[in-house]
Amino acid sequence: MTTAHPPRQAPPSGATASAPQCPAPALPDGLAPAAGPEQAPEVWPLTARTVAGELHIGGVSMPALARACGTPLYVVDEADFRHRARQWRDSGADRVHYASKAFLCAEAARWVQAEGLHLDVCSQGEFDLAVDAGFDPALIVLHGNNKPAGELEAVVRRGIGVVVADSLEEIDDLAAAAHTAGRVQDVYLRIAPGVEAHTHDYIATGGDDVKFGFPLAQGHAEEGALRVRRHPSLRLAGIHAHIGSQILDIAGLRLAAERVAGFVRLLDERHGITVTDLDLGGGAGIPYLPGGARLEPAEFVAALHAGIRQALDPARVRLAVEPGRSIAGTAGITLYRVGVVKQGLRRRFVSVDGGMSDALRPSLYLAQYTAWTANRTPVGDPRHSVVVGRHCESGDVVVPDIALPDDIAAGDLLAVPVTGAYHHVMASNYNHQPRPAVVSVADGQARLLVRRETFADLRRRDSGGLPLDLHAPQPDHAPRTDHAPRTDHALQERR
Ligand SMILES: Cc1ncc(COP(=O)(O)O)c(C=O)c1O
Ligand SMILES: N[C@@H](CCCC[NH3+])C(=O)O
Repeated sequence: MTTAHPPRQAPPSGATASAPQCPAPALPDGLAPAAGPEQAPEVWPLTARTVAGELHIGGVSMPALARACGTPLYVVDEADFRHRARQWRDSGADRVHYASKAFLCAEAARWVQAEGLHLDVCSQGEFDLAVDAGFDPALIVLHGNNKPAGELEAVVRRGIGVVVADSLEEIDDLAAAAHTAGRVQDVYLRIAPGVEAHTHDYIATGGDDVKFGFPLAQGHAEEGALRVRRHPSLRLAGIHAHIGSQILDIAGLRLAAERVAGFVRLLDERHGITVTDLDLGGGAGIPYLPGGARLEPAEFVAALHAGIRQALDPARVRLAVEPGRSIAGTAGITLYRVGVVKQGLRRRFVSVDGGMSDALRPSLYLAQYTAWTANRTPVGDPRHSVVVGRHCESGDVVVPDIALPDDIAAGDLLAVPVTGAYHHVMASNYNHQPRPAVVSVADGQARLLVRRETFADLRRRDSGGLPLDLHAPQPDHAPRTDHAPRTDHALQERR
C-alpha cells in the first residue's frame, strides 16, 4: 500500500489556495448543499457520524484512515452492507442472489454467504473469485450475453448452480459442457420482456432492442425453451428477466413480472413445460443525493408478486431477485484529498487526487453525487462548486454541482458517499493511475479488503516489445484458452 502524499498546507480559514479574495458568483437555484450524515443519513453508511468535525464510519476516523492508507480510498461499512443484505433476505422473495457485479472481493463474498444470500456473477472471473473465497458454487447463478464455451465448461466443472441462457448458441454449448461433466445442469432462460425501465438508457436492459436475452415479442423465448428441452443434459428450472438498474418506479417491474409469469403459463399450456423459478432480476434504486428515494426491498418484491398474480398463482413458483446496488451502494464512500482549488467564471473547481478512473459513473451516466468535508467543519458561505478529478478530460467530474463551503482548501479530505456499487469494480488505469485500495470498517477496526495498486503492478504488465512466437503462444500473452473465440468450424457444425 502506498502512503499518502503529504497534504498541501491548508491556507488560513476563509481563504482558498489558488483564488484568494475572488468574489463568489450567485448560487444557482436548487443547487444541492453539501450534507453530512447528520443532515442526510439516507446517503451515508449506517454507522457514519461526525465526531468533533471529523467523519467517522464503523467507529473509525476517516482522517486517520486516509493518513494510514492514502487517498483516493474506497471505504466500506460492513454493518451497512450486511444490514441491507438481511433486509433483502427478509423481503418476501424465496431466494436472493446478490449481484456481485456491483461490488465484489473475497471478503464481500463471505459476508453475502454468511447472511444467507446466493450470488449472481456475470463472468468466470467473478465466479472463480467467489468460489476461491469459499462461496458454495451450487448457490451461484451465471449471467452474460456472450459466454465463451470454455467459460461454460469451467463453471459447470466447478459445480455452478444455475446458468442463465442468453442465446441458442449458448444453450448448445452449455449442453455439451454439462454432458462432458456428466451433469444435468439447471438453466434459467433470460427473456427480454419488452418493458422499458425508467432509468438511464445505458442501464436499461429489458426493452425490445437490447443485446440481452430472448425477446418475448417475436416468439424467440419459446424457441429457447424448446431448445433447452431438447438437451437431456439440461433442465429448464426457471425464467429470468432484468429490466434495468436504478429503478424507482415499480410500474415497469410489475409489468415485467406479469409478462414473465404469462410466458411461464404459456410454456405449461402450450408445451407442457413446467418451470419452478422466476428470477426477476435486480435494479432497485437508491438515493444518491440528499432527499433522494430508495426502493425498499419489500416494496420491490411486493410489486413483482403483484405482477405474477396477474397470470399465475404465486404459490406455484419460487421468486428470486438479484439486488446489487441496493446492498452495496450506500455502504461505500470514497475519500479524496483536495489539491488545487480554482475559481472559474461560474463555478469553483475543487480538484481531488482521483477522478474518472475510480468514479466512472458521473462521466458515463451523468450520475449525481454529493460530498462532505471529512477532516474538519468548514466555514464560510457556500459556493457553487464542481469536484473534478486529475485526469486529462474536461468531463472528468466526481461531483457535478454542489454548494461547498467557502474555505475548502488544499489538504482537506472530501468524502463522496454512495460509491459502494459500480465504483471499485468499474475502476480503470486511465492516465496510468493505480487503482485505489478498498478498506472495510466495523466496530472500530479497519481491514484491508483489496490493496492499492502500485506503479510496479502497472509496470509489470508492460512487456517492452517482447518478440512473440505465434506458433507457441505464451500463457501470459495469448488469450486464456477458456476465453477463446468460437471457431468458424464450431459455428458451421451448429447450423
Ligand atoms: C442480470 C442482472 N441482474 C442484476 C443486476 C443488478 O442490478 P442492480 O445493481 O441495479 O441491483 C444487473 C445489473 O443491472 C443485471 O444485469
Ligand atoms: N454499471 C451500472 C449498472 C449496470 C448494471 C449491470 N447491468 C451503474 O453503475 O449504474
